[in-house]
Amino acid sequence: MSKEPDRIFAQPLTQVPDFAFNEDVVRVFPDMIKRSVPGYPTIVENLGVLAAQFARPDSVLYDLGCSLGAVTQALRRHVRTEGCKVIAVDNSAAMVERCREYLNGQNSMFQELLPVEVIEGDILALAFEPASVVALNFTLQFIAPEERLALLGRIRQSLLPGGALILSEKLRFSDPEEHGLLTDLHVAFKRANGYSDLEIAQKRSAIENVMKPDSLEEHRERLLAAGFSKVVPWFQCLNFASLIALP
Ligand SMILES: C[S@@+](CC[C@H](N)C(=O)[O-])C[C@H]1O[C@@H](n2cnc3c(N)ncnc32)[C@H](O)[C@@H]1O
Ligand SMILES: O=C(O)C(=O)C[C@]1(C(=O)O)C=C[C@@H](O)C=C1
Repeated sequence: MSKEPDRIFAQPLTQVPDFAFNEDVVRVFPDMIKRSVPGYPTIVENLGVLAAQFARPDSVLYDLGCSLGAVTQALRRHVRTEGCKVIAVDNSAAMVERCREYLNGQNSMFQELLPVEVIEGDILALAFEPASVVALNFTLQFIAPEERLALLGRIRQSLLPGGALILSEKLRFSDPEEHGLLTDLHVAFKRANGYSDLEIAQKRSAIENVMKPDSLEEHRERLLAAGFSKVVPWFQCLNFASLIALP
């Protein structure tokens, strides 16, 4: 994986453009996401461990909004279930191109990995195959809020008995004091990871129009409305959390 440091917002910009998963972001993405999302390496590795418990023979494991394929690689490190394949999907051409290169690298280093197909496409237009694991790792927050319920409904319909959706998201909090505290602590996390106040402020204005986090209660209610029977949070670090939703 690229080790190029994220300096995208280091210089003052006269106008901060909306955040996009373009070539510039792709080059620094492993560094950016690790320094921005508290708990990211723990979530990704354990997503593989969780997936191994839910994977069913002869089914698909989806990595939706796969970026550079970190989750796909974790699925392939941990899942040994007979007849499974991974389908990784992203609508950023730059991400998909680099993701394919990284997965070819994984193929050349390890044997007996699950087969993987990387699709450049919109997850809102995807025809889902019967699936036992669906990972949405920090992707739903970039989907238009009015599209989220229908997408989760389609995922629920594709899930086999015994399978699971694993949903990781940045959270907002309805209690203003809790929201303020965890937002301040997230800023402290970014500062501790070497981001300047300017970088933090410019990144915030770049993502505020494109990334709309929900609260834990909103996630739970929407998942139940989409037909999931049970929602179990398994990880939270500051204002970032991951949930297991059972069909
Ligand atoms: C924060 S990144 C996901 C990180 C990645 N899952 C990981 O764990 O490293 C969000 C990704 O979702 C993708 N994305 C956003 N909307 C999408 C859509 N409608 N269809 C497919 N991919 C989408 C973006 O291109 C981006 O790569
Ligand atoms: O909330 C932030 O400040 C973030 O940087 C979060 C976040 C994310 O949650 O996906 C946003 C965009 C980048 O992909 C990396 C991290």
